[in-house]
Amino acid sequence: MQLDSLLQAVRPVDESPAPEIQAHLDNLTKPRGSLGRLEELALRYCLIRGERRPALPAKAVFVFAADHGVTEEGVSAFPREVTYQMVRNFLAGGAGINVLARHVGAEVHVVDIGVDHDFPELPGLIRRKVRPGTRNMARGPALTREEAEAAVLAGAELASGAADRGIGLLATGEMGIGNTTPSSALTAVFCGAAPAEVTGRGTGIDDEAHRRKVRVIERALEVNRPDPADPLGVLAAVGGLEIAGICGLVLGAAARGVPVVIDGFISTAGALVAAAMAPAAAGYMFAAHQSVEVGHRKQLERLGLRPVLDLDLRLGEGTGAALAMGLIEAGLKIYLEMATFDGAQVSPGNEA
Ligand SMILES: O=C(O)c1ccc[n+]([C@@H]2O[C@H](COP(=O)([O-])O)[C@@H](O)[C@H]2O)c1
Ligand SMILES: Cc1cc2nc[nH]c2cc1C
Repeated sequence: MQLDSLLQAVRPVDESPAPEIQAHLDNLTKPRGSLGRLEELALRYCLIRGERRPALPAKAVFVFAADHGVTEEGVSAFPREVTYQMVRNFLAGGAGINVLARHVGAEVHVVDIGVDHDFPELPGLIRRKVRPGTRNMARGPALTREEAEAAVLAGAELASGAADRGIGLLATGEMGIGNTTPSSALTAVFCGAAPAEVTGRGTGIDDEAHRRKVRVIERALEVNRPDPADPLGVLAAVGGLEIAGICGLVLGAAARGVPVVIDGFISTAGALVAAAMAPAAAGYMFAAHQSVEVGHRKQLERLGLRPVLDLDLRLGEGTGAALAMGLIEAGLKIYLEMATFDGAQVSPGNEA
């Protein structure tokens, strides 16, 4: 697959069936609109799938893991080894995402797209390493354009493979010590914000580390001078491999007409890059939740998305996305299974 053809395959969602789907929602045995955003989730799901009576979807979360050269600047509360240690935890089924994915009946796929660790072949691990972590973006480009593109295409291929297997709802997740730093840099570029406005505390850094993190991002932007009109160039300069993989998963999902649930701050940074490359991709996204990470709000505004949940989450991994998948499915069950006024012989009201 080539990036150009991938981007061209992302077509705007056809909104024309909306009145018919809305009419059915309004005919269900409830005051009009009383299931609130569950109704909106069902409507969006049907429009994205291009189906008036879609089947309940098989669901899959892709957790992209990668390391970051910028961790040598002291921007995270945790050491870099936690990235590969958490990959093992995902594969053993013991992480937050494993628990919440089981809770909603979603598959979890763990992708090594750039972890600085040599994994043997392990059951459940998808090995798509582009390189063992990025270079330090405060000193030069984090990735070459070729590396960034390879990671985007890997993500898109995973989405396409999932679509081929009949997955009807995808979600993004990630693991990467240091990855809130490139995510803030990308947010500054694509939202036209100052680094200080969109840089938060990630895993939980103190005030001094936070000041350092803001300066590191400012330096990375000065050194690399990324141009928002060249999204692949921005991704290469100040991005990350898991962020690129997520960007690709989103583009691949959109190209195949599969809705994709975007998790927290890092996933939304990947979604921002995807929408910069192919604006119509935003129509295929659900924003799972409002992350605690400052800067997430600006990202969602930019994408025109309203989060499904607001639970003070800041874990990542796809945890918020898994929970939101359950609600999207609940909305769809309402749409598919609830009785209509006619069918259940319930008198409709004369609502304004
Ligand atoms: O999902 C979020 O909004 C989120 C917010 C803050 C931190 N995280 C997770 O924490 C890690 C990055 O934090 P940091 O401080 O190392 O940049 C990475 O593994 C993310 O999955 C995730
Ligand atoms: C323990 C731990 C688990 C995580 N999961 C996603 N990001 C993480 C960061 C840390 C530090």
